[in-house]
Amino acid sequence: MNDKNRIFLFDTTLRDGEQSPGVSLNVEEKLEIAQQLARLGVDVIEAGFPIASPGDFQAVKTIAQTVKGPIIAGLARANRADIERAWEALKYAENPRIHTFLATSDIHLKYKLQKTRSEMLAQAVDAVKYARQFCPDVEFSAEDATRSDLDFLAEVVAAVISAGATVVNLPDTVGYTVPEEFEKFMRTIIERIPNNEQVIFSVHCHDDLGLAVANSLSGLRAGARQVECTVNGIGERAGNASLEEIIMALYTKHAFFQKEVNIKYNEIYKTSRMVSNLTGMLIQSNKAIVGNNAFAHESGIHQDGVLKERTTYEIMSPELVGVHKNNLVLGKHSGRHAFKERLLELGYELSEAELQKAFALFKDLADKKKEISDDDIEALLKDQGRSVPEKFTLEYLHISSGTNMIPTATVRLSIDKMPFEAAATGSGPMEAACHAVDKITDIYGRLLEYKLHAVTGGKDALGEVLSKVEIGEKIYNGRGLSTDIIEASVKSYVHAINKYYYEKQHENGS
Ligand SMILES: CC(=O)SCCNC(=O)CCNC(=O)[C@H](O)C(C)(C)COP(=O)(O)OP(=O)(O)OC[C@H]1O[C@@H](n2cnc3c(N)ncnc32)[C@H](O)[C@@H]1OP(=O)(O)O
Ligand SMILES: CC(C)C(=O)C(=O)O
Repeated sequence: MNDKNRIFLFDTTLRDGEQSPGVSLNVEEKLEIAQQLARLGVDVIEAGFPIASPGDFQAVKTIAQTVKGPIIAGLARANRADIERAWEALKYAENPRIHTFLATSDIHLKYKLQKTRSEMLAQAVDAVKYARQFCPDVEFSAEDATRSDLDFLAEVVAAVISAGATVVNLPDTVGYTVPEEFEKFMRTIIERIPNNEQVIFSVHCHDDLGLAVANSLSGLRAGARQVECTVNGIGERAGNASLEEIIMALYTKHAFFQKEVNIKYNEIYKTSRMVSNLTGMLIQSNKAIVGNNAFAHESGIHQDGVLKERTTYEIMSPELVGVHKNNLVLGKHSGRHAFKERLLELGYELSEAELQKAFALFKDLADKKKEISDDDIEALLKDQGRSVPEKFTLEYLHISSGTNMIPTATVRLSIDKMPFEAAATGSGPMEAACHAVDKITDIYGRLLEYKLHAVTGGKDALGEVLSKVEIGEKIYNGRGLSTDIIEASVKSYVHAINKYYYEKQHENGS
């Protein structure tokens, strides 16, 4: 492989992706995603912004200690306290990287930083030099690069390289550029830097105009060798460039781009679902590569074409990205062998104990539902793999509700295997059930947001409920799954309560 054409994938799902409004991941969830990103084969995992909170510090540290293979990066503003905190968390990594940034545009300098250009330049150089005292790999990002004065930006880039930056990132922070313009911009800066091969140029594009992926690809054509992106394109405001779209554009249009990435393509779908599940950010059905409709054909002429020759209407094969084509029908009469076989095909290798548990859940579901699809199985596994231990488990739920009556819920939870029951009323069945849960747990949550969708098709579909529950000053994402939507809703509420409880136990060191 010609090394100049090797593209480094910098995944920032755990940092910029977590900046999506309403998303907050705990340490275990971040670690689970980081491990999956390592399996996918990304080159760099930006694990967080260590000075942002004790939780983010702990997440970066845990990932640095645990995840082997990719470079582990942490973000730091261009000041010594941020850099020291980042290093404290990153120093355990096999390959650590400090990522420091400072804005270069006049708008940011004047209004946000209230600094002159020369003060900015000196601060950037100082930050990079300071970071290099700790870490051999230092990335500098010129925030809002695309709205910066080109001559000044080139001066900053040259100065931070002389100060020791190994990677220089030129972000389109507010998603303002368009592909041709961005390609020219990147080319101009790269060409102005003497010995530009000594450093890796990087792009980081936001999706405010829906152009993040197109702009990132243009940046790569101009000579950038690192691309920063997130799974499902999540991130601040309209999000970042989507990792899976970039990967598949480079793969499908290889003859055009002639760039190489080192990725396990068949891990893409699983990674996408995991991130959606843990962040609570649903994937729109028509989302490229990973949406439910991405490989579905609805109209007769298309179906006819695909049946005769798949490539008439498919430019990628679903199997390549890990979307499995379902042939073997699993249902209530299926046994462990068929179930295990399907799990392996879906990329899940479970221990014997996990398999037993998953099989029991599968049989329960098969009693309620005629056919079990791959989506059902994935949903069951996600449900089983709840990221925190279950202190409270929903055992029984009875709702009485209707026109002209006060909705009432009776709930039984098991706490350490002991049953506890309570009844409560509310303005609706869900509120009544939540009040009953609160009475039992003595934890009082406020349901802020609530999304229901069918994970699988048909009248007996599995419903997935993703909820955001405010407890104290924090918001917890909950997830629940059932063929009964009220049960799924209450499960998601209990899941959020479990997360809160787990966090409190950890804070108290018990
Ligand atoms: C483009 C991006 O995505 S950048 C990353 C954005 N991500 C985040 O902000 C998430 C995490 N952030 C946080 O938790 C908090 O903002 C913290 C902990 C970093 C800082 O919190 P606070 O100290 O309370 O400051 P606050 O966020 O209100 O303001 C930011 C301060 O940093 C300064 N600042 C902003 N960017 C930089 C930078 N790159 N280098 C140095 N200082 C910076 C601002 O000028 C402001 O300084 P001031 O207090 O002297 O006016
Ligand atoms: C910190 C930088 C890379 C950033 O997130 C942005 O500019 O959008």
